[in-house]
Amino acid sequence: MQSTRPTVEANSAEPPAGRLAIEAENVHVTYADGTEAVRGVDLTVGAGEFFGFLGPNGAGKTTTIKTLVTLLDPTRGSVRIDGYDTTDESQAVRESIGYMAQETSVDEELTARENVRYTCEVYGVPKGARDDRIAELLELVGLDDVTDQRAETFSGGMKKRLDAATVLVHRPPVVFLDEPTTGLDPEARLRFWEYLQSINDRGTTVFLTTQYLEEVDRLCDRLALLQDGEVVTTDTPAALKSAVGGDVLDVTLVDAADTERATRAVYRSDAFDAATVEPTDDGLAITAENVREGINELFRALDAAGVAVTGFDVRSPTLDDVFLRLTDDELESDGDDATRKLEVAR
Ligand SMILES: Nc1ncnc2c1ncn2[C@@H]1O[C@H](COP(=O)(O)OP(=O)(O)OP(=O)(O)O)[C@@H](O)[C@H]1O
Repeated sequence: MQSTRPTVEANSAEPPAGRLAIEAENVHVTYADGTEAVRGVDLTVGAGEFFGFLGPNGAGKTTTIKTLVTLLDPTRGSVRIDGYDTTDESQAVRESIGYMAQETSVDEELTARENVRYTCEVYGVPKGARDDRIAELLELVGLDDVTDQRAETFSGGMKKRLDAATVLVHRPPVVFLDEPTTGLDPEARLRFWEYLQSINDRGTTVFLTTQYLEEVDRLCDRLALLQDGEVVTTDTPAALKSAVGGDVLDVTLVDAADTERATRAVYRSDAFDAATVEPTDDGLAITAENVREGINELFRALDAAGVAVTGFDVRSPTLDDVFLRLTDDELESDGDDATRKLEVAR
């Protein structure tokens, strides 16, 4: 059996026609110690889009977002936000954006209302408009019943929502959020997603960096996947998932230590015309066209190899599969990993 790795075509999805909120061209950022954190990033995000910026730890997400919000100048390349150049027109850019950094900027000693009021003052929101603006934003993020409680009594999720309210006080058309849901429990994350959805529904462009594939799948119109400072692909979640091709068969093994032996058995068998096999926490994920038709043959092959199976499930590809595929392709160009992969495939 031949192993094929369908590649996901890079940069195939364009932003919707109309005004662009973010235009990054060939952006490079090299830190003073020589670290090339961002290496030629191109991004175009349309006004009103919800755009996900995904990548593993250290991929360069924070460095890129800091460049987009004028906190860092690109070493090479250019960025325009809402039509303004981040280097030459940085003040106009700052007035057009809200930026929520990874660390919350909430003042714990102040109440929710005082926090938002303080930010209104900083951004010069007219005095007469402040009360309405504060009430509107605290309602938007679901903190209207705790407006007069000090932030130190809030949960992590509530502090994040308060922080998110403060970045909107000047009604910016574009907001940047750097991993806003990291560390939140599932319920708090869900609440936060609702909030993000509602600010996007108001027409605000949202640029969200995250490590959570599910988050991107649920919220984003399009996403870019960043790896080692480079954009590996840009597309809609649906297009990326369908580009994986076929369905996924998850196989759970009695002993997870058998994964490599099982992978070899799958590749050697005639179960599928073409398949990719990825290790999972408790077994294998096999992706192939007509994956159901190969199940019997697969189990015979695993049995012959002495690999015991506890269960299986056929499902549609998720973004995790896309991510595994793309990062795997990347690994394959690396000498040691290419060797390891070949050994497994043999
Ligand atoms: N001030 C700095 N000086 C030198 N190198 C840096 C600096 N900040 C970040 N880096 C390096 O640049 C690379 C990209 O880091 P960055 O924080 O942008 O990635 P990230 O994708 O946001 O990661 P994380 O998800 O962990 O926040 C990493 O190798 C990091 O160690």
